[in-house]
Amino acid sequence: MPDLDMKTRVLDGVAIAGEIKAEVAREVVAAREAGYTPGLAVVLVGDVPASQIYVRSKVKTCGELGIYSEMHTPDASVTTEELLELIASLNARDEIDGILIQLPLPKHVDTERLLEAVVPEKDVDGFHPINAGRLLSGAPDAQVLAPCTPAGIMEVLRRSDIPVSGKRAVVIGRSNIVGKPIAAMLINASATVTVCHSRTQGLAEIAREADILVAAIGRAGFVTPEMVKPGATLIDVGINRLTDAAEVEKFFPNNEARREGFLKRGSTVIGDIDPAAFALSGAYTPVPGGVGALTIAMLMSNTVKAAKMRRSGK
Ligand SMILES: Nc1nc2c(c(=O)[nH]1)N[C@@H](CN(C=O)c1ccc(C(=O)N[C@@H](CCC(=O)O)C(=O)O)cc1)CN2
Repeated sequence: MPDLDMKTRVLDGVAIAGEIKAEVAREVVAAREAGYTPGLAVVLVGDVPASQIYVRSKVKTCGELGIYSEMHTPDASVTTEELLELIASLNARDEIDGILIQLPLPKHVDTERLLEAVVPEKDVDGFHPINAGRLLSGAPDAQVLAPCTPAGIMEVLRRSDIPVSGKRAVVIGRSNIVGKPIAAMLINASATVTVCHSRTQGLAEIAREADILVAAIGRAGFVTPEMVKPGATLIDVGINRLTDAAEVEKFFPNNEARREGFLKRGSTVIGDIDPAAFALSGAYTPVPGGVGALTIAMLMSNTVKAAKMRRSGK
């Protein structure tokens, strides 16, 4: 029987990101006192509007925290070879501690080759196979550059005192950016983890076993109330844009604020979890304002970590 008196906690990603950024700012002060300024190079290819927004936000946050940053914005027609030359030059510069290649890249660019061209010690996105391998092998946190969104999820759980050890976690989604790394992190934190995806049979039944359910499948409202164990922690990684008024009404019935926002902007954002499922949960990350907010904070944290690790030879 569900506990009808159970209170649902909203896990405020913006507040947690604020705490992390304040900690990073203090570390930057310490780095400067020690004689160096952590530096991030951001590579943005072409003119994808969402990527432009994310990159602008990354550069702005660097400025706020005292991290040096520079942007490289080759045209969408750039070749893989030209990008490899750019990465090689950034790899070689001492004042650059982190290199970030904003994804997605244009179709003609060889994304794998580029991600592997970043030297692992400057791979602040944690996408290089060496860093993925370190994460998988359970190397200590302080020695791993881990992908930012999953690292942010672990911070949300830790800072919200949500126990992970011994719990059942289900991850829906198997991307290299979120699904696989968050599964590895949850295993490293001693959870029992199941990874589901679009071909999983009996997904609802598996999801209902989860104490911690991570939805990262990229489908609006995919996780319905029937898939949720009452009291579970729901982590919503999806960012999907609804542009159809009927869909907005379906997912946000009688929600005046959503309706108004939708009419003003012509769209509204929803995660991979149907908001109706949140009421059943013990705690959940909202969209927007949940996990997404952590991505940039963890990038800042990784940049300072990379700067420290490189200088200490780790
Ligand atoms: N090189 C990388 N590319 C991409 C990454 C990444 O981590 N590294 N992740 C995403 C995009 N991304 C950062 O780059 C990112 C996504 C979402 C947010 C965020 O703050 N989301 C808000 C909602 C925003 C909205 O309303 O659209 C939230 O969830 O509250 C920040 C960064 C793909 N590419």
